[in-house]
Amino acid sequence: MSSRFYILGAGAIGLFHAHHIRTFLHTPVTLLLRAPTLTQFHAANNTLTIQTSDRTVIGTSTLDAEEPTPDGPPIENLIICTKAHDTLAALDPISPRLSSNSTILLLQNGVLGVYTSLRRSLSSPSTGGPRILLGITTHGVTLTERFTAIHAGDGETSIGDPEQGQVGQDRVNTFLEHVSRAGWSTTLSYPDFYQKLLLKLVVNTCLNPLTSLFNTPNGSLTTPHGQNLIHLICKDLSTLFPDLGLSPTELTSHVLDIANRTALNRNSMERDVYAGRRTEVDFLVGYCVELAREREVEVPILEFLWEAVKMREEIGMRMKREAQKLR
Ligand SMILES: NC(=O)C1=CN([C@@H]2O[C@H](COP(=O)(O)OP(=O)(O)OC[C@H]3O[C@@H](n4cnc5c(N)ncnc54)[C@H](OP(=O)(O)O)[C@@H]3O)[C@@H](O)[C@H]2O)C=CC1
Ligand SMILES: CC(C)(CO)C(=O)C(=O)O
Repeated sequence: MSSRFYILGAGAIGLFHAHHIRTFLHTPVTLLLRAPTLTQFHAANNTLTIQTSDRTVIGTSTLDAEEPTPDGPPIENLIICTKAHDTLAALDPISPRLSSNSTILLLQNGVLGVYTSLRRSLSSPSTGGPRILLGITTHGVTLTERFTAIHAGDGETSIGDPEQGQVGQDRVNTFLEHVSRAGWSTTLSYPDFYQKLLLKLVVNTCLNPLTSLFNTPNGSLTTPHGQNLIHLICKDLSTLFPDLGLSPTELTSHVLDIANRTALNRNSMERDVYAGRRTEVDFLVGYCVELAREREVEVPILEFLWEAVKMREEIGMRMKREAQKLR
């Protein structure tokens, strides 16, 4: 196996994890950057910096970088850290470089929805396609300058293998063994990892949409009305995911615990809505609604929530366009 890791989506999470790989594995890392970003990276001497919240430098890494194009060496180890809705378009130009020797790790919110759409568009492992791993990260990272990331909240990165036992397992095991040296957790069985993934989906499906609609940080949802709203959403989620074995009240307590622990945090969906950007709602609430339709389960609160956030997103994008016209 080639030891080079490619990172597609070199924003806050991509840079942070690229730095981990370079620092702990000492293997070559290539950032796949679109033309304007590649020029900026060259101007920064191909160097990224990770800092603490008080701007103390934790470390720097100097990395290779290239444009994502169809020509180039085969890509064996790929980590995708774009926003969920950008994945397919970002992957398209490099897809000829993927093969049955490739392992792709999705390190994004909404990975279950991304995984479903990638599996529809890529060949399966048994017909010469890449293997796909799913990742969860609870680190909090923001960008101050384009290649300076602030590690604002310590967390962990864990990986699950939804295709365990399929063609290419030796190669996937080598990938997992490599990234475990960066301190990422790779030992959970897929059923345990899936449980963790669903709980994260529940948290993101409650907190991110509600804070986006009300323009507040996570902690403001712990009031009685906030708790009632979370409970209503958790009733649908508990019906949709009976395998979690948690009642709506238990799910609500879990969500409130995270809301308390991240009280001051303005999550990415809330920030995206107010910056007039597209959000990841289709891969969080939308994923749940589409799964419910497939399973013929009624989830009226989730249906409402999806539409409400799409409407809020539309308003944010329109306001941004109008503000740009006035400039
Ligand atoms: N930040 C955080 O603390 C956390 C984030 N996450 C999740 O991680 C994922 C990434 O988040 P984050 O790093 O914050 O997002 P960012 O917006 O900072 O980074 C996304 C990057 O993707 C790049 N990109 C988009 N389209 C393409 C393309 N076609 N080709 C190449 N690159 C492309 C963008 O590059 P360009 O600069 O050129 O536009 C951008 O730098 C999301 O799913 C998010 O929800 C999860 C937990 C915490
Ligand atoms: C847990 C939570 C909701 C913390 O804000 C998060 O994952 C996010 O910001 O997207």
